[in-house]
Amino acid sequence: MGNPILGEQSAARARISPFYSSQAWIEGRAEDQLAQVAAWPGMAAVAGFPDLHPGRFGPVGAAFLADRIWPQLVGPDIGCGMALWRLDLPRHRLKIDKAVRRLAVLDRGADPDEAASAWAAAGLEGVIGAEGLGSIGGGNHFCELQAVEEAVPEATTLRPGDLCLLVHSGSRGRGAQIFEGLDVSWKQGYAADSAAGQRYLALHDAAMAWARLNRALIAGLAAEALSCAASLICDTVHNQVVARDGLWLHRKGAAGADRGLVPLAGSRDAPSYLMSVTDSVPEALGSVSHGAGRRYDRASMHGRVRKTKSDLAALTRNRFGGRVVCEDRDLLMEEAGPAYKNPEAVMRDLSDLGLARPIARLVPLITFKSAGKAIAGEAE
Ligand SMILES: Nc1nc2c(ncn2[C@@H]2O[C@H](COP(=O)(O)O)[C@@H](O)[C@H]2O)c(=O)[nH]1
Ligand SMILES: [Mn+2]
Repeated sequence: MGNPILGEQSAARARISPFYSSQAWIEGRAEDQLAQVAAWPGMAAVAGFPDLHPGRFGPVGAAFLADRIWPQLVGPDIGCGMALWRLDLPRHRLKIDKAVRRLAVLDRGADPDEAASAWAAAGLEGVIGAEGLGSIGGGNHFCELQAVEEAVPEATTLRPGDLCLLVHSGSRGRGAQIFEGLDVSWKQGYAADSAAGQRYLALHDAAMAWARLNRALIAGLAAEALSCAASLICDTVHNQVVARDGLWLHRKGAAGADRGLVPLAGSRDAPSYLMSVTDSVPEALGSVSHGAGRRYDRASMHGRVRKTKSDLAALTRNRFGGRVVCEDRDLLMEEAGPAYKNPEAVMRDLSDLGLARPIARLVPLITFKSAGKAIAGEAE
């Protein structure tokens, strides 16, 4: 399938459990990748979710249980996640244009001294550095102001009209550096008790902490800019490896289903959901979708989007009367709403298959993207 990174195949293939309906938009290439990874040595089980799409090192929107650690199944953006925060700002007090101007502070990122002391408090400064903490990054990372449109009163304290922040970011250049600096034996997978495996796990855990702090600093900056307080609803990671049942569970673009709540990001032009999730379906490997998933790759979006000045200006508005702040023309096209699958269809599949139920539906009011370019591999 033309992916030089994919490892050697073994005779046996692990069980693959697809969690999507026959109507789901799933590329054949993504299913080929799923099958190929299922045949890697030591692979015990594989699950694919309705946001499944092809990735650089293997499919995205999937979970893999193996007897060893495969760093390529976590990818370079170790610890990437979605954090949902509730703001104590009522919607009627929000002035979108003013908020857009105020959120421009996100482009500068967190104060380096404050970021360094927050990182020092985490006790991991000797493992990886604090530089870059509190910045969104490129690619499909974002800080989005959302309004709750619908909520299930018995399941959440969120109410229609509440404002939230959804922050999607990861370990930025740190994760990419860790990935590039790995001992070459990673291509065959690491035994967890090997020196290389132990070193990877230590760096992975530091990158996870870095990414989580990054999301918190971004939310703090945004809340300060909007003169309100933010309280965390949930922060779920979707690129990680964790121990499970004596084996190693890799999540690539899949969130953990063991913490009760998970955001399902839609797109800048579609709703997102807060889901109540359950780890009661063993074949799902304690995992669930975290987004709608890519429908069209970045390169092909350039051919799908018209490029007149007014077409590009239209891409900075969404159908909910909201705004997209993105100075990078390429990113504006590559991340346009049609680049992603329909989140309602993804949500329906997860619900029908007993993995999650929607408890709130949120629409984007301001999607703030970095003006900068992605670090290679950062946003997969
Ligand atoms: N609410 C928004 N969701 C978005 C936006 N851009 C992308 N997305 C969704 O996020 C996930 C991220 O996927 P990952 O594999 O890179 O972690 C993606 O599947 C989209 O559904 C946005 O601007 N706003
Ligand atoms: Mn991500």
